[in-house]
Amino acid sequence: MSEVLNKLAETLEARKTAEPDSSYVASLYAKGLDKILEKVGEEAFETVLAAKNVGADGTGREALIYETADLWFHSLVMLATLNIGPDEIINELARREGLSGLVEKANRTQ
Ligand SMILES: N=c1c2ncn([C@@H]3O[C@H](COP(=O)(O)OP(=O)(O)OP(=O)(O)O)[C@@H](O)[C@H]3O)c2ncn1[C@@H]1O[C@H](COP(=O)(O)O)[C@@H](O)[C@H]1O
Repeated sequence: MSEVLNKLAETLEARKTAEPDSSYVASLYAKGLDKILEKVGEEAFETVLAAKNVGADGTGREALIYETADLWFHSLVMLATLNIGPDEIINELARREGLSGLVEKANRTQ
């Protein structure tokens, strides 16, 4: 999972020097942090709505997965703007799980 997040984070870093009209992420950076935070809020709201609409028979699961991906993506853009990478969030989650050693070992073998 963190491989996908790290690859996406690399792309988000690369977009920092791209022309705003050449990419969605570059256009978000150009609009600034407030616009990015607005998008995170919007995506969080859409995710909550989608979760409320998941039925007992599993209908709506796909919509929830799609909205959660949008939320994670925009959260990564927010973090990138503030020069925080997904590895820092993963390390914090690992620390809470008592798995810090595992992450360090994985990082050493990369
Ligand atoms: N993972 C994503 C990703 N997820 C969601 N989105 C975009 O996020 C937007 C969310 O949809 P909305 O309807 O809320 O937004 P919108 O109507 O387009 O924008 P607003 O006018 O509402 O601000 C859509 O434009 C999606 O295309 C993404 N855009 C890019 N990526 C990845 O980011 C990387 C860089 O992308 P580019 O900047 O496009 O090169 C690539 O690896 C992409 O795969």
